[in-house]
Amino acid sequence: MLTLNMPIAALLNQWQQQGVLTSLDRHFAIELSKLESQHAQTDELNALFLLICALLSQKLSNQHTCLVINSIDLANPMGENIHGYHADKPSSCCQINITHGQLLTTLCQFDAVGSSGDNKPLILDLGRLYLNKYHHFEINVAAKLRQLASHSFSPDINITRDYLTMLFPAETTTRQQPVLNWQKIATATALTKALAVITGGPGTGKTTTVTKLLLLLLTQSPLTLRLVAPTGKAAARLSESIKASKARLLQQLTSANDGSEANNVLISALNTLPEEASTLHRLLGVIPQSHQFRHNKTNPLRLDLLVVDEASMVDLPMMHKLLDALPSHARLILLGDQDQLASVEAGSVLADMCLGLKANAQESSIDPWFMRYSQQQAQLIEALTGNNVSQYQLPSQASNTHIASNMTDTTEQQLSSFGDSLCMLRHSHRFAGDAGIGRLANAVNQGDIAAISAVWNHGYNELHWYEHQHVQQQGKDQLVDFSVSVYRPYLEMIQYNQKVFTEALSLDDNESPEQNTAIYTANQIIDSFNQYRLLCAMRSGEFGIDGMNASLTLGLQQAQLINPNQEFYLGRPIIIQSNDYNLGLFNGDIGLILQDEQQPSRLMAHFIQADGSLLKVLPARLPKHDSCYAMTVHKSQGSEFDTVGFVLPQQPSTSQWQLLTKELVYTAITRAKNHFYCLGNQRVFERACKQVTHRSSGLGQRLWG
Ligand SMILES: Nc1ncnc2c1ncn2[C@@H]1O[C@H](COP(=O)(O)OP(=O)(O)OP(=O)(O)O)[C@@H](O)[C@H]1O
Repeated sequence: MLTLNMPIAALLNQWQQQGVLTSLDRHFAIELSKLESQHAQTDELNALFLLICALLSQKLSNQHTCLVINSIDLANPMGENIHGYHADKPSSCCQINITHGQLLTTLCQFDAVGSSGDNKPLILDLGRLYLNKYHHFEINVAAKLRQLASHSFSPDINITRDYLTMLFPAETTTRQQPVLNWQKIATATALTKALAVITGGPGTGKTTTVTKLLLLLLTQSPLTLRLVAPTGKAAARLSESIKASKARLLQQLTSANDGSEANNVLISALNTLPEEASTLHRLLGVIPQSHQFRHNKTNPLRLDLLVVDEASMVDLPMMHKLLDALPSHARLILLGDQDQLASVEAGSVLADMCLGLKANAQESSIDPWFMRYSQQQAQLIEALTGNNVSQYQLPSQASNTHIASNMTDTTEQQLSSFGDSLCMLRHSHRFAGDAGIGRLANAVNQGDIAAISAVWNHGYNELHWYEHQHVQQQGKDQLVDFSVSVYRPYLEMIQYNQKVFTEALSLDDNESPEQNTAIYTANQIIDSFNQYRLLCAMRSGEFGIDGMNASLTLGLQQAQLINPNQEFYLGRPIIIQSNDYNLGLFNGDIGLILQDEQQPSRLMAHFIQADGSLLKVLPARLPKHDSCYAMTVHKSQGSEFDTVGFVLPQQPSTSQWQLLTKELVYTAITRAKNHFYCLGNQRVFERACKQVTHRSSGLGQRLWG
């Protein structure tokens, strides 16, 4: 059954030394394997069980939610030689000598392994091995999402069509073929379903669309609706986007005002549309020192409709808690970009929800995505929008029946209805069609190396490349110099304030200041700081956030913009690394050390909260934090900057290669609104773009088959 060239415990140590298992993985696997009654099994079976626990543990620490048994490489289960570019010689000391089918059967014989519904520590279901809690989350999330997706609404066709026509005036096009208005289709889709997923890349109009959608829903009946996002920064951005979108819509409706009742109804509904967004944590009600929230199944949220932006950042446990707390009558609208990095914690919920939209070869050779509407939904969309989406219609429900037969708790109707809740927006209105950032993001997203080279070689103004130099540090030095120049404005604002405060202090009570003593507000300084961010693919090393923060601190000091002679110096940017519910600070929050306006001799950490208000905290009270001239791409999700610098490692180590993925590069590029600077080398950039993240999960199959 197993070939091992040393005892399994020694192998675990070796794998830890090679970096394919972390020390935590190894300990977790050992503890997990103790759940099996060892005395009842042979040594070989015990060794197999420990090996499987180690594989599961490795998967969980890489944010997968399960171990797919069929995907285990039986000849080299731990994948010793496949992770690194500079791989060590394979040691080939571990092989499983049974088939995947036999392995599944063998696993069923372990006492610690149960099947769906069993109260066992490990659950084997759909050919996947789960920790019981992740299986429970996945089953619950799939059931709730399917239930929501199967809940339909029938808006009045004539009235809704007229409103949709007013909100989405016909677009002028020079093309022969009528162009589908995906924003209008997405709105119609969401009007008819209790679950709506509106996905698309940056600037494709998700917020614009949801604003129009909410407006239409408000014309139908009064609603208690809430807007949320996973982080404070993302919530603040959502608020800003909704405000901007409302203003544009008001202008559109006012200028098109024909005095009709419909127009007036829309304008007055627009005034009632809330703009404030909060974080998911705040919505659910944090209980200090607890993983539970105040709102849950027994104390559901008091709302009729919930909009969740940046849904790609929502992990499986959080989605489970959110869906549990959603009242049964409520609608749920998820907005996000399924191509971005998956959530920091386990799972890839949004990507799994969009899994069924992956086009097959016959459907499209250029567009990787394809809608899947039922015949009934396609007809309804056409009636409401005048857009014919029959080419995106499911050929027949029979195509899904092989899946349904594998899934006893899934009805065919639920499967087919899931695609009816989804819509993908394709056209970015943020980047002009010929703009470099949009082009580069698209090429990276497609993993199209030739297109990526063509974009870089084109010489777009908004794209800048710094090459890593092997001998000299020229590339890095150039990026540091550039970063110093773009951080200069916020630091000069701080220096100006400091001068004004000092002058004011030096005046006698009777003297009045000669010059204008107006100072820059904390909000203005933080806004200026947020124009630029240096993003790193890695945490550690010279080209990770540790190294780049150190280089930038030195560069800024040499430019006499900062004086880092103490831990909390004026102008130091801080990123919070753990939640502090009492202070109201959360992992990923970013603030600046500034003089307190009320008491300038005192330095305070200043943070802008989701509602736009300023939070001031004594530096000594800050929870775990770090400097943040440079931050990881992961932490930048949900944020956007005018200019982004992106740093790839020069010679990635074995474990670093695993983290360099297409999604990481795409997320870094799409954080930039106007300029993208990259420090790297072609080999690393291209190889990262070819590496696609795949998170093992059963959610996609439970939703789509
Ligand atoms: N149909 C449209 N025609 C012209 N401009 C549009 C259209 N839809 C959206 N826009 C513009 O594109 C920009 C981005 O729109 P919006 O903020 O709705 O996109 P988004 O997908 O929510 O972006 P983000 O990536 O920030 O989440 C806005 O300036 C908006 O005015």
